[in-house]
Amino acid sequence: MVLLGNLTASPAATGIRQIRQAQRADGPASVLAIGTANPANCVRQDDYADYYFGVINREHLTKLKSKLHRICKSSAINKRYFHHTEEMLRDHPELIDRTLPSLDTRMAIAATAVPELAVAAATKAIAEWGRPATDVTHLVVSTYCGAHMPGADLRLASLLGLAPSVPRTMLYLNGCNSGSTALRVAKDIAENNRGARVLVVCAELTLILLRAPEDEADKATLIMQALFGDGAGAVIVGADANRGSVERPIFEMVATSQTVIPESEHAAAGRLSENGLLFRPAVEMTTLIRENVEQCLVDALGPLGLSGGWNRLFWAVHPGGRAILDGVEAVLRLDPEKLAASRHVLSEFGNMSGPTVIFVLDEIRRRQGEHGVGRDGLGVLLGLGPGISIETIVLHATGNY
Ligand SMILES: CC(=O)CC(=O)SCCNC(=O)CCNC(=O)[C@H](O)C(C)(C)COP(=O)(O)OP(=O)(O)OC[C@H]1O[C@@H](n2cnc3c(N)ncnc32)[C@H](O)[C@@H]1OP(=O)(O)O
Repeated sequence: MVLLGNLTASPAATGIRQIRQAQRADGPASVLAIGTANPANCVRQDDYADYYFGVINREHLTKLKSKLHRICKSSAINKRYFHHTEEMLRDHPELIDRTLPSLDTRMAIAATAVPELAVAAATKAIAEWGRPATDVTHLVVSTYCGAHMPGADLRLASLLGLAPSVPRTMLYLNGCNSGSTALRVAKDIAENNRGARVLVVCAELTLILLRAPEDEADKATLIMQALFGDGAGAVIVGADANRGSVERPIFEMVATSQTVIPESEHAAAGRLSENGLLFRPAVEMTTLIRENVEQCLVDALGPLGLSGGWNRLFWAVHPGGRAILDGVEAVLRLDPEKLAASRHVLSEFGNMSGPTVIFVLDEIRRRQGEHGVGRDGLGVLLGLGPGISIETIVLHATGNY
């Protein structure tokens, strides 16, 4: 303590404080640009039960097929995009046959397909940002599709022509809240490194989860196959955009939080296996979120003076499934237009896990604040993921859509 006391008062300590101050940004981090991408193979949800039971060669499981058809009909999803094609599944029967190991095949496909999809989204974000890719100072990449060393981050950096000295952060298996997690990490990097411009990319392929049901009773596998789709979302995050420069802050990132619903670890759990990623959302997940989300929001946003009166805010809620959005809307007593962007993304792309909230942010700004953004422009990005984790990012829409 004596040492610390002396150091605090010393010229060296003053110098260190000045260095630290000079290293940090003045303003809050902001979303400066957004890009999204999907693979080419588009399957309409009305056709999905026929498509799926055809490619897995299980046409004889007629009861299960009509259940999937019913689930698809009530999913509020219109279409989804996939990297895998019927031809790929014909060439790799191990991807759907549970008796054959398939992790190597999935990893080999992911090693090139994930960075390529990530590049497509990142290129759009960089074009909107208006500065060259070589001005990116930090990279944060997230995926559940792959576990490579080095990872998709290095391949992406190389494809974009980023400098070898750009620090990279690779997040694996963060599940559906990986979009909010990656944005939270980017905010901290941007605010702690003056002039930082962080490229965040979340890219997911359902190839890692694709499989046939175990038996006639395996509803959990059907739910996964019915809801999840492929996509990538990219965001440029940076603080202190220069006035008069090409940069336009779209959403200021005001505050972040993450918490866990007590005793919910079993409800959204997964692990990598010889058959790819085994993830089973429990039936009670929807109820757990419904019963706990408001208290979690009061705890996170109350200290900021933002709790209650939820319709004052705009909402970018992770559309994990139609029932999850219905539950959040009901319990927060939200006007229907508040979740219109989340419902639109669910309808057009399905649940793409981490990238989905980036698509929702993109949709909110596409609507130019017409629906759901109140006069003071404050809103909440709500990430939901394994844990069950509830993650918030308070945003301020600047009007620069
Ligand atoms: C939190 C995270 O980690 C992030 C994520 O995003 S993970 C994915 C989270 N999403 C979900 O869990 C989906 C939430 N559920 C839904 O949106 C809706 O249930 C649905 C659209 C899938 C289907 O809705 P629905 O057709 O109106 O009726 P619903 O009764 O709920 O389900 C239909 C059937 O599937 C079953 N089912 C629903 N969820 C299930 C689950 N997680 N596991 C196993 N079975 C399930 C139901 O028991 C029901 O079976 P029966 O027909 O035999 O009674």
